[in-house]
Amino acid sequence: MAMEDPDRKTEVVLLACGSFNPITNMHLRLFELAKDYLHETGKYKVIKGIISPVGDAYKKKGLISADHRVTMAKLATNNSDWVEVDDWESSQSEWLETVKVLRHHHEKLSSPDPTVSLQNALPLTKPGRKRKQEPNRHDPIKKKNQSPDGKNVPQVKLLCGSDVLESFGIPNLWKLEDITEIIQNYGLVCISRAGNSTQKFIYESDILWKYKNNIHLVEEWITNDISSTKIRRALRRGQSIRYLVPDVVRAYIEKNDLYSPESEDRNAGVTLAPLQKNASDSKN
Ligand SMILES: Nc1ncnc2c1ncn2[C@@H]1O[C@H](COP(=O)(O)OP(=O)(O)OP(=O)(O)O)[C@@H](O)[C@H]1O
Ligand SMILES: NC(=O)c1ccc[n+]([C@@H]2O[C@H](COP(=O)(O)O)[C@@H](O)[C@H]2O)c1
Ligand SMILES: [Zn+2]
Repeated sequence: MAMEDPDRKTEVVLLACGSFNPITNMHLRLFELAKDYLHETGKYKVIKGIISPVGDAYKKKGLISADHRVTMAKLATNNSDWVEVDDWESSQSEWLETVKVLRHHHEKLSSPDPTVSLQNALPLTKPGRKRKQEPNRHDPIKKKNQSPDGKNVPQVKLLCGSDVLESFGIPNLWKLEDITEIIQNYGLVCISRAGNSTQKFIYESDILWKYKNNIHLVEEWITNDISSTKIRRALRRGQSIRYLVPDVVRAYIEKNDLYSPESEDRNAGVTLAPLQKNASDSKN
């Protein structure tokens, strides 16, 4: 079996969590940048990217319905052969901590259900592969990233921008135990600008410093300042968003008239779910 090959690369699934309100070309670029970076290390093989739009219960100001955000993300990734959209997170009735979304996807990939781990299982069962001819040479050694049936389970890594990493420092937004589990058990691939303060942020945090080997900082040399906030602003002002989001997304936004001054007022004055949750937790 291939898993004992010392040159075998660790398979990685990249999970991006966020509002995607709406998805932009920059969000799609994050995946390409992260994949190139991980492949250049020579140690990883990125087999899949997952976009997980946050549910409506997140209560971020201006957040339009998850149905529309998921549909737009699906339209945007229709022509990608490796990035897909998953609506499990957004179909939960409550807001979910990001670590729970990572756990869900890890469990899904570890599931013995062959339709779930198809991508992982296929090369091992293909007949006529060279490695299959020496079945006795290696005894299966159980590794921590193996599923109960002995298959190698890809690692799920959280893909984010440096703003998310730096938001770890905002009081009550993230639990320390969640940050620890994310970087210790999964790992982070963080896209940042050259010369920005992300390295310093890691240096100044004891917990991030401790697990810094599991934080991959990817420098974005071809900088791109598109953000969903700017897209919504342009739309409110009747300005063009062409070439900033995929054309199918632009058409969908226009057809459904998704962003307006009214939509921007959604959740105005409502506390963001994690802040609400963590503030009430710390009182108990
Ligand atoms: N220009 C960028 N560079 C690096 N990461 C980015 C960039 N834009 C978005 N991201 C990342 O994309 C993910 C999803 O972010 P999000 O949905 O908040 O999009 P956004 O464009 O930042 O939207 P908003 O302007 O509403 O905050 C996050 O991990 C965020 O850090
Ligand atoms: N404690 C947590 O797990 C926590 C806190 C804040 C945001 N998040 C997530 O980070 C992402 C941030 O998205 P936005 O940048 O659009 O707000 C969302 O997916 C959100 O669920 C998670
Ligand atoms: Zn953002």
